[in-house]
Amino acid sequence: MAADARQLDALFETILSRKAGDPASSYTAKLVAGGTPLCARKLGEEAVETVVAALTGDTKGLISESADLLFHWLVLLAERGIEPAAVYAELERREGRSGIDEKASRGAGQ
Ligand SMILES: N=c1c2ncn([C@@H]3O[C@H](COP(=O)(O)OP(=O)(O)OP(=O)(O)O)[C@@H](O)[C@H]3O)c2ncn1[C@@H]1O[C@H](COP(=O)(O)O)[C@@H](O)[C@H]1O
Repeated sequence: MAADARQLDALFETILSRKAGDPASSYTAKLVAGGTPLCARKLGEEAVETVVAALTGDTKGLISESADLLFHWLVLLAERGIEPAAVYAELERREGRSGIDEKASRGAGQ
């Protein structure tokens, strides 16, 4: 399979197959054993590392940290029992609606 967006679904299936595994041999299982607090904290750390790579102009780092970010995002979804398809459906629901218009409809400021 070529490396494309389907990689996310394949990785999510791998994560589901590992989440109840041995935390000593599976990083996924180790994260899930730590519950939502650990999964969420690690996702936050990867988000910050992604932002730092972007702001320092580290293109290779931005790609690598983005992969870490997506992996940890999928682990958090798996830990919370949410399928990525639920997020895809939400994105589809928003398709074609500008964020500027959406914000204005909520009466939100800048
Ligand atoms: N895609 C990934 C993936 N991306 C990043 N990581 C791990 O995420 C961690 C990144 O966290 P940090 O940078 O904070 O590293 P760290 O400081 O060493 O981590 P901590 O000690 O703080 O936990 C590293 O240990 C990476 O190896 C991943 N670990 C696993 N996968 C995939 O998940 C599959 C299952 O992995 P296991 O559950 O370990 O079998 C693997 O085959 C891969 O396909």
